[in-house]
Amino acid sequence: MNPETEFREGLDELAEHYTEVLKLLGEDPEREGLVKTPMRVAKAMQILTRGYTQDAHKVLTDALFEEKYNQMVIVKDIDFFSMCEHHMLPFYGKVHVAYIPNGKITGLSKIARVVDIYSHRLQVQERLTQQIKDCIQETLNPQGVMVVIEAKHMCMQMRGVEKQNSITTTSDYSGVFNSLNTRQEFMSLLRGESKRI
Ligand SMILES: Nc1nc2c(ncn2[C@@H]2O[C@H](COP(=O)(O)OP(=O)(O)OP(=O)(O)O)[C@@H](O)[C@H]2O)c(=O)[nH]1
Ligand SMILES: [Zn+2]
Repeated sequence: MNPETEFREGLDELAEHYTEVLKLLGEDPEREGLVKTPMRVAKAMQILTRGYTQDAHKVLTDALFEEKYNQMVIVKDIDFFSMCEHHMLPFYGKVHVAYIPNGKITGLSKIARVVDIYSHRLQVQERLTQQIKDCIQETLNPQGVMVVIEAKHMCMQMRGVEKQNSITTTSDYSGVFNSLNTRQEFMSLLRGESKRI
């Protein structure tokens, strides 16, 4: 695929704005190292927000398979990067997803693709967690789904309160995960040693 075709309308205008941003930050946008920077940043920002043009529900509905498996499916340690909507700085970490099917399963990679779509938007961690959970619940109609996200926020590391090591954990769940036992099964499988494989 030609990477140039991935970019959306408004790219040139976005780059022009970044030229102004560089000036306002006290830089000289004409100097050699910065000449291409506005367009580079515009492209980077379009990539980091590409999720606005992608349909996470469709990703799952296009890959549904009937299967009589009735136990927990866990996809853990899905790496993600997103940007907080308050400062437009990255937050990043891992997403863990569990669901118990109800006649239908989906391709495992599709769960990671859903994470990718919602994380490539301006987010707060809580909403990201909820949107992933809702998308899986609404498309697969499983017996239940649970999503846990562990993340570090650069707006808390590089500026503001400047805490380098704090990790924020969020979770959301539906259906059978309302039962403490089911949540505990997920959490204990999450803590299991996956480094062995
Ligand atoms: N709940 C939640 N808060 C977030 C997330 N990402 C960033 N924040 C917080 O959003 C808040 C915005 O608060 P404000 O007081 O409006 O902004 P601020 O003055 O820049 O805040 P400080 O970061 O404390 O300097 C901060 O407390 C951030 O830590 C997130 O994903 N979820
Ligand atoms: Zn922030």
